[in-house]
Amino acid sequence: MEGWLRESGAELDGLELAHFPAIGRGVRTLRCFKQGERILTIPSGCLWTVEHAYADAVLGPVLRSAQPPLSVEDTLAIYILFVRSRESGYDGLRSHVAALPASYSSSIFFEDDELEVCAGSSLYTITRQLEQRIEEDYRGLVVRVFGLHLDLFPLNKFTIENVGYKWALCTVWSRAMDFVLPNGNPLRLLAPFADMVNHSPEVKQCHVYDASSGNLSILAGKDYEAEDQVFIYYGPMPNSRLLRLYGFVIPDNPNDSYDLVLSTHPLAPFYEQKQKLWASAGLNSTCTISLTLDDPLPKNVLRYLRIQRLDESDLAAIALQKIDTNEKISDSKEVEILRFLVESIGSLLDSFGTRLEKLQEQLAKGVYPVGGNAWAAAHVSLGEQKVLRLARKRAEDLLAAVESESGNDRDGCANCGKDSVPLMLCGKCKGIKYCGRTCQVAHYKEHKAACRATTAKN
Ligand SMILES: C[S@@+](CC[C@H](N)C(=O)[O-])C[C@H]1O[C@@H](n2cnc3c(N)ncnc32)[C@H](O)[C@@H]1O
Repeated sequence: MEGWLRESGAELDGLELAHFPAIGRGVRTLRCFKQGERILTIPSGCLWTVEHAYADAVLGPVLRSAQPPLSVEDTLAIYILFVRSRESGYDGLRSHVAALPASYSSSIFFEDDELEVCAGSSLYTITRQLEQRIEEDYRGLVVRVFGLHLDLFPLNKFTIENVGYKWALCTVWSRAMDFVLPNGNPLRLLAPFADMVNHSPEVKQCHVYDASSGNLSILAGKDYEAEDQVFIYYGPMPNSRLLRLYGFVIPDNPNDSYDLVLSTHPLAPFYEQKQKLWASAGLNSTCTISLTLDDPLPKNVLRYLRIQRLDESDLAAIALQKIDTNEKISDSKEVEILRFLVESIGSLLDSFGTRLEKLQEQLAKGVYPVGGNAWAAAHVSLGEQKVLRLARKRAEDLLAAVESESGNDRDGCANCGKDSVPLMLCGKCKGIKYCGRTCQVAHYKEHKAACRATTAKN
């Protein structure tokens, strides 16, 4: 592969492929490189792109005639499988295919018991959905492309398993680089040799595409000594995404997150008016909001739920610009929203197959072999549960603050409102009053989360 690349004008001097402990194959320097210095360049002609696949004399006409048109991902996957299947020609690209891993550890290749370790996580759900979608897509490709040109795509080589379609998709997911061209169009490409560089969060993006020459380069993301491993930055990804696309995780990943999906039924009251309000807030009627370790309960979650619960008089007040969904609409509505959040996040946490503490204990005891699939799945589950617990805590704190504000304003019993009798404070948090034991018990379910948060704070 390196011989073909050099003959084609690639600049790779000062680098070699090498094996590194724990991480596997990567790229090693043979001399020093200063931060910002160009480390390697792969010329346009050696890159895998949709444009090159379409320009191929044999494959191009088939790809162009596929209806509906193929996705970028499928085009690149078919291009790779096609080159792999050829017995002659395509020598350069075939040398790259020969250097690709024979198997991947993306979660779509996990055994059931390995995936079960992260049951309840978004990775679990997405992986199950992906497995189904990939099978459907493959069947679609057999009908739309492979089956129409069996001379080019013999089905014994264009399988789904066994270094087939799934393998080709994982090749694209784990090795493709994404750019935005000066005209705003996206570009996805695979660059032989440059795709052997591993990821480190310690360098920032240092792969660059020159739109005028069409060449791909990697710049040094830091100063390197001779014999150092070179790294690039794949992006700020949580472990669930890393494991799904790249087949590895970073323990205690600072980018861990949980994608919260919020949606509203189109038959909900005032749906169309609300849709406009969500749109003007940069949201959608169904939207996914990332809860992160730094911001476990983003403002947009509350904003979405405030809009969702607007009634006729609120909508009229919004039209007159008397209220704004950036702020709470009323104490009672905010309490309702925060209680809903505390409960729903609690249900999400309850749906995890193995609780955070148990996973931590299992990892400490070495129940899952380090670096294996189950170990990686355990880290995904840990990361998502940590984020969700922070989100629930934040919702509980906000709830306690709104309840104590409105409770202080209210003179009567928190449950029935009676104020003509002597009132007693909640024994635990002392933040709320009741006319008697019956009302306290009746109100406990509503008050539980705020009580816990206030007690913890005090
Ligand atoms: C673009 S390739 C890099 C080259 C790859 N190691 C190879 O031998 O072909 C991406 C793959 O490298 C591995 N990888 C990259 N960075 C890693 C890291 N920081 N820790 C563990 N594996 C990593 C993962 O298997 C990932 O899917």
